[in-house]
Amino acid sequence: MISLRSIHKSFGDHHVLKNITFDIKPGLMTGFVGGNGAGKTTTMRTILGVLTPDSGSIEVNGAPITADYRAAIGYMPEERGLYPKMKVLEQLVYLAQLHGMPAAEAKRRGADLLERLNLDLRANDKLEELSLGNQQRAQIAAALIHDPVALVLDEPFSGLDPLAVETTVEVLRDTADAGAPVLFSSHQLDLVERLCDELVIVAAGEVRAAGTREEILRASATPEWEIRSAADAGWIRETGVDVLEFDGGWARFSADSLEHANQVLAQAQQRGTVEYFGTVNHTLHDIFKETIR
Ligand SMILES: Nc1ncnc2c1ncn2[C@@H]1O[C@H](COP(=O)(O)OP(=O)(O)OP(=O)(O)O)[C@@H](O)[C@H]1O
Repeated sequence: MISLRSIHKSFGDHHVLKNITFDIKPGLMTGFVGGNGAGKTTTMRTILGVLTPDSGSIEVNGAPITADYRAAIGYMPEERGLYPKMKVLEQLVYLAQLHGMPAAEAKRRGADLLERLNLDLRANDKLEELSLGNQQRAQIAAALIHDPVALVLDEPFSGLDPLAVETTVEVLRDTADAGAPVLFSSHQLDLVERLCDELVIVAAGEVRAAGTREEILRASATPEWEIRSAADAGWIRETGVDVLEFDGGWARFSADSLEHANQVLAQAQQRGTVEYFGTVNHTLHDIFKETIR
């Protein structure tokens, strides 16, 4: 498990990471979501040691992260960074050899990864000759070529078509299933919600929510109700609950207890027929919008 503990980082007087704390658990895919400038890339760079935090620590299974562990992480940086003029398979083999993998094994593994990522037909093309989406697949193969102990991927799905997203996810899932912690950032909440086991939502350099989808929904749940009746709902404002929105016979309100909400229901029934009464179910999208506002 990779653990980030109270990471702070400033650039000049811009405090970019404020007490970032979360875990990337082995065997799970953790999605890292947040708006532009939230601090995702900066956080990932501190994990890799590209940036040194001003304070805080990064641990692997409870001990400070080592240079050897960092070198064995599969990292896909925001700025990418393969050689445009080198052939795809050739550079995968080269990268694997830099990690100490024998050439024959590197070739085998490279060819296998390219096949799985549907890029085998372009194995002998130069990177610059590939479309952007295919270059992206090559970058993913590069992050995986050395059989990494963990994956840290900055926006790995950007620019991929839906089929490529699916094949990439399968490959990443296999890496997680083999016991590696996997962290990837994304702006696409729907994708993250579908693919991830756990999520970390970051805004303005702070972790706003972390855990499984259900844990985040539970922790962020505010006790809200909706009521719809034939009569105008304006009177609800006099019942002591907090009316968040109302329109004609419909109202959404928060109350401090179920009993209090039921008193509103009872009064509504005295005033006429109640068409609907129930709790409001927030989606992850609602929470995401709230947290990045
Ligand atoms: N080297 C740097 N020098 C100064 N400011 C920086 C540097 N790197 C990042 N920042 C600032 O830190 C903040 C967080 O940037 P970061 O790239 O980590 O955000 P992000 O969540 O990855 O955003 P995006 O989704 O847009 O890529 C931004 O305000 C950015 O301008």
